[in-house]
Amino acid sequence: MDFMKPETVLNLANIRESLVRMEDTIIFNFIERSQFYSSPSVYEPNKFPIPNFNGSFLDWLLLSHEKIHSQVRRYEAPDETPFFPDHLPETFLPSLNYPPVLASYTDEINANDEIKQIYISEIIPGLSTHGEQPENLGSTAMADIEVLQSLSRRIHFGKFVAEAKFQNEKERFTKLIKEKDVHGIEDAITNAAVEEKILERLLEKGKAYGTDPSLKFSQHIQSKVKPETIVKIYKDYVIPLTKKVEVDYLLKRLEVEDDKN
Ligand SMILES: O=C(O)C(=O)C[C@]1(C(=O)O)C=C[C@@H](O)C=C1
Repeated sequence: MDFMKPETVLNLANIRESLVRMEDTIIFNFIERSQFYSSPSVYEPNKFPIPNFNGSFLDWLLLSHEKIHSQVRRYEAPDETPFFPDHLPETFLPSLNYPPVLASYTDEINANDEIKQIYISEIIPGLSTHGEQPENLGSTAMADIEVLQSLSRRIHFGKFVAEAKFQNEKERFTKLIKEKDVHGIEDAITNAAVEEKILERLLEKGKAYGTDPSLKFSQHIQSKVKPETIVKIYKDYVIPLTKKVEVDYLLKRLEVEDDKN
């Protein structure tokens, strides 16, 4: 998939291939985060006296990263979505001018607040031992940033899926969107067989990536993150949020005049 070549981006097979590859990144990021305790103080607003900042330690570290990444054009890429879009500096590098593949309102579809909130309240407890680890606050928040950015990229890929599906079945989606039929759109974008395959593959990947392959089966290998936990996170949050992004994107799809219509 090459964002400079729009024809490669809106191909559903290419998109799904990218989603499969992202599973590896996400699972390894989960494994990295699982080395540390849950450390609730990382997420508690104003727990530490950060100069000129109102919010949690994670928010401060994430925003600080996004400010730097914004200056190297990370958020010009159509597959990158910032958590703090209103607080980012412009880049001093020349603009990349990616050819548009998504509708012009794409930046308005941003599920990152919800992703961050679900990550803190639902996902971290499944990945880590409960408790504080004051000496690892920085490492913990760095691991969080990696997880959050990889989940955000995966979930916002729903925009490409949605645009590809819209292009493939324009008449069907135009009718559903005109009728604001959210359930109908959800049904139309759902492919139960693909979802089932993802969950099966995650179980296998979780078993393979989370264990030391040099150990023998008889040595009671324990996975670094339970494969069932990875499956549950995808089933309960990652896939539903991807679908939500798809639906939100499609609901606005007829508001734009664009030459693809
Ligand atoms: O591959 C698709 O068709 C998607 O819409 C993506 C996705 C997913 O999140 O992986 C979401 C909904 C479908 O039911 C299947 C898979």
